[in-house]
Amino acid sequence: MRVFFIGFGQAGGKIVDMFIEQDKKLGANSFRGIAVNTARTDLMGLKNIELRDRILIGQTMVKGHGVGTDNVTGARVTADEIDSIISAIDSRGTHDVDAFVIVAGLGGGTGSGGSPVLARHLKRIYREPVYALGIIPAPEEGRLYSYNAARSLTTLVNEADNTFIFDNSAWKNEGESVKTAFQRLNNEVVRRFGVLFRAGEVGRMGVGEMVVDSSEIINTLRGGGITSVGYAISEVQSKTTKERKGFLGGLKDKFGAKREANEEVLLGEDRSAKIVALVRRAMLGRLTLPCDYSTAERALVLLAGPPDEMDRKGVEKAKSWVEENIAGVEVRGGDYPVNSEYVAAVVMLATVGNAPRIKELLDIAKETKEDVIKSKEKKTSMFEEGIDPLFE
Ligand SMILES: Nc1nc2c(ncn2[C@@H]2O[C@H](COP(=O)(O)OP(=O)(O)OP(=O)(O)O)[C@@H](O)[C@H]2O)c(=O)[nH]1
Repeated sequence: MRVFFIGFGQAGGKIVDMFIEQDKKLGANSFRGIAVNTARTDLMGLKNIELRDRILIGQTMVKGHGVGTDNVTGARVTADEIDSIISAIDSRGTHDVDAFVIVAGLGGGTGSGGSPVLARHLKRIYREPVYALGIIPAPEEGRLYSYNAARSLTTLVNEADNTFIFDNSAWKNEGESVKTAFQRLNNEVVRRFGVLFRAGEVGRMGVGEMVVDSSEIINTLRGGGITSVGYAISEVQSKTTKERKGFLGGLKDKFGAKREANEEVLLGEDRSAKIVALVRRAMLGRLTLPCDYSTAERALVLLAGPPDEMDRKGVEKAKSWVEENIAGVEVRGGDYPVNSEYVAAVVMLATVGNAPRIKELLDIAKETKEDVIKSKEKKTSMFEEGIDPLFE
């Protein structure tokens, strides 16, 4: 799938920068990306997005200093400067793009407010689907972040064709602060969505046994709403293992991630059963948004790994297992070969009906709104009565 990423705000910019880094390393050329921000320093910190593709907006209003977690200003600035954002996207070339993906932290100001505005305009202008990948804040970040995220998400689900969610609080470790976890969390995001969004692209290793075309991803996402993604990997144990480097394993090595406890060694025989087990682990393990998977309306099962580890029967069985476990009956799937020491399974659970974290976020937002109204009513001032100001 050819994806045009727009990283909006600080989190969005950093994550898109990593998608582009991954793409460059693989020599894949599947991803294109720009970063949009109201803060100059955030844009300067990027490494892989070309300078001309880093778009600073809102200069007259916030002078390059960001919108300070005010997403209403983020939305306003974006609406005011939508033409320059669209022309930057156009100048990068869109004729061969399969989808747009806007990436943003929904708890802040710029990305949170700007993403729904951009989604609306992209949808108006282009025929290709527009997705969002929204990072939701951990409750410990404070009520303002949850309130922002709830407002942004409520708007996004009506503007974007589908919204993938990554929940910071589900991914940070016990006792770890969200901020120190960012690099690791971003790596988790890019690993999962990199495998998913690269599906259907013909790599150096040729095409898969059961090719997943970008239209299968698009059809799976057609119902809108929010989507969660599961992921699991298995190390390949074969004589050629040592010679394999690259995509899945390479990324893992690069970020020095420890081998996950539940990884298993895939031994050539009984591949089909092992693929089913891998897909089960992907769906039953930690999802990007923890949710009740049985409420998903559609799903996509994707396997990526060395060609001799792929197995048509295994993919079929895994699809049936997923179908038995979700609400809907539409389950698509397939595989694609990559040069790697790992086999990766991705399960995309589309249009999820029940996710406790989203409910919690919306509840916090409702309470916050009520409290803001109450505190405005209660507000007292020492300078209310008696003396008239010089002018009104
Ligand atoms: N996963 C992840 N989350 C991040 C990262 N940076 C910020 N966040 C989260 O994103 C939210 C804040 O969004 P930012 O992207 O920093 O804000 P912004 O869009 O730049 O908006 P302003 O700074 O207010 O102008 C918070 O909930 C943070 O926890 C990151 O690198 N990775």
